[in-house]
Amino acid sequence: MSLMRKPIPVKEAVQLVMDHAQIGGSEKIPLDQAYGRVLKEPIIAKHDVPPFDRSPYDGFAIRAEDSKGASGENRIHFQVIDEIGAGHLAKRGIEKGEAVRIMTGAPIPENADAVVMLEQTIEQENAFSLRKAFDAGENIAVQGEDAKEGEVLIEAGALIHPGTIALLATFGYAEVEVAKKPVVGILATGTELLQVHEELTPGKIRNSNGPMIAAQLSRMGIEYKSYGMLGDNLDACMEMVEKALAETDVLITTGGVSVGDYDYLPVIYEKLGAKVLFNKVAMRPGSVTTVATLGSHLLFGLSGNPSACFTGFELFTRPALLKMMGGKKPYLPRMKATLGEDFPKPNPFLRFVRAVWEMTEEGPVATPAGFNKSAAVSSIARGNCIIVLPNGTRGYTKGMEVDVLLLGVEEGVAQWEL
Ligand SMILES: Nc1nc2c(c(=O)[nH]1)N[C@H]1C(S)=C(S)[C@@H](COP(=O)(O)OP(=O)(O)OC[C@H]3O[C@@H](n4cnc5c(N)ncnc54)[C@H](O)[C@@H]3O)O[C@H]1N2
Ligand code: MOO
Ligand SMILES: [Mg+2]
Repeated sequence: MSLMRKPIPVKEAVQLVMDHAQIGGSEKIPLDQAYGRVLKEPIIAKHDVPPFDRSPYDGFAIRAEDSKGASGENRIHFQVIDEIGAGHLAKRGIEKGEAVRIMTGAPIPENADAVVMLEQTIEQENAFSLRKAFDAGENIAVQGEDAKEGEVLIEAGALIHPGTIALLATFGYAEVEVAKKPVVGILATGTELLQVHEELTPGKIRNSNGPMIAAQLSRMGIEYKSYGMLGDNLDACMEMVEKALAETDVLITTGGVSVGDYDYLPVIYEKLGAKVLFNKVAMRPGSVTTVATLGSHLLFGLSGNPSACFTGFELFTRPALLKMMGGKKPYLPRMKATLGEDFPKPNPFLRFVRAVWEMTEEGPVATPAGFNKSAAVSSIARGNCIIVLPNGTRGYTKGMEVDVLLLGVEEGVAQWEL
């Protein structure tokens, strides 16, 4: 196997992965499990919202024409014939000079066409007076003003967020048709790895990538199967990868993808007969990120270096999984920000810098989150975004405009310009 690898541009690598991310079928699930899933059917208004004219205030429903001529000097009096809270109907419609005491959300009684707020009245027993004339329709929440029956409100392919859940509930969707989620496995490789609860011993470090990837998946609402961690042993790793592939659609490994003596993933891909889409990307960190396919399976060989592993996931694994889940906006949202401090190191490759962005009076400012090498773990912990620095021969200085990818945002964008 040649040690020389040809780096491909990030954009091309993302496209290759996305071209191979196959969309699964759909399934019906209960509404209370639908958050974070992707709609397979559009939401079409099954009825008007609101379904009836209703009061937007606590007050009195009147006939506007009865309030004509009202003023401070000429208060007009109404007879209160009924009293309704939300959920109740008036016993009968109102006639001239009559009113119904009505609470927010209650249906407007027949013949009424305006609502007077309680604060606009002086009350007497079973009566009140007001000092201003009302227009027909004043303070009425009109049937269908929010949504009209038959209207397409949300397209298929949209992410289900809490607002979407509210709309689905409004129309009585106890179940909803969503795209299936891929089954994802995680396997950490490295003889140096200890479990989180283990004490450090010479030459060893704790497995931080496994738990990190698990949380990156959790943030996307994807459950995972953990295949634990294995030492750099070709046979053991091969066996575990085969087992994992039999049980998952997507397998994410970390470590062992570079050119080292104990980097066995390249050999494993070869032995499996997997098609390697790329094994070198013109980016830092994460240049060794390798993605392969085997049948409909996707194999993500993320780097062992924590920042590279993190970045490889956000750039390649995340959008591919979102596409597999039916998402139309699989990419991290992007914005412009001012660079908060110098980044003097020139980039032979496109560089992704873990950073913190915050809003200032001058607009968003993004500042690198400290030690930013591929092996860094502290800056991934501090960062809430990734600054994208195009490759070039010069470094970047404070105050320059840069592009930033936002992390942890519920819904992304449909396209990426990297
Ligand atoms: N001769 C070359 N050496 C290296 C190259 C290269 O092109 N030529 N690439 C370097 C780059 S860039 C990276 S990134 C790393 C990638 O290494 P691997 O993906 O093969 O990962 P490992 O060798 O297994 O480990 C690298 C590093 O990460 C630590 N690690 C591994 N797994 C974990 C984990 N689960 N949690 C925390 N840390 C982990 C491991 O101890 C190593 O320090 O290769 C460079 N070398
Ligand atoms: O793949 Mo390495 O992360 O470029 O640094
Ligand atoms: Mg290695």
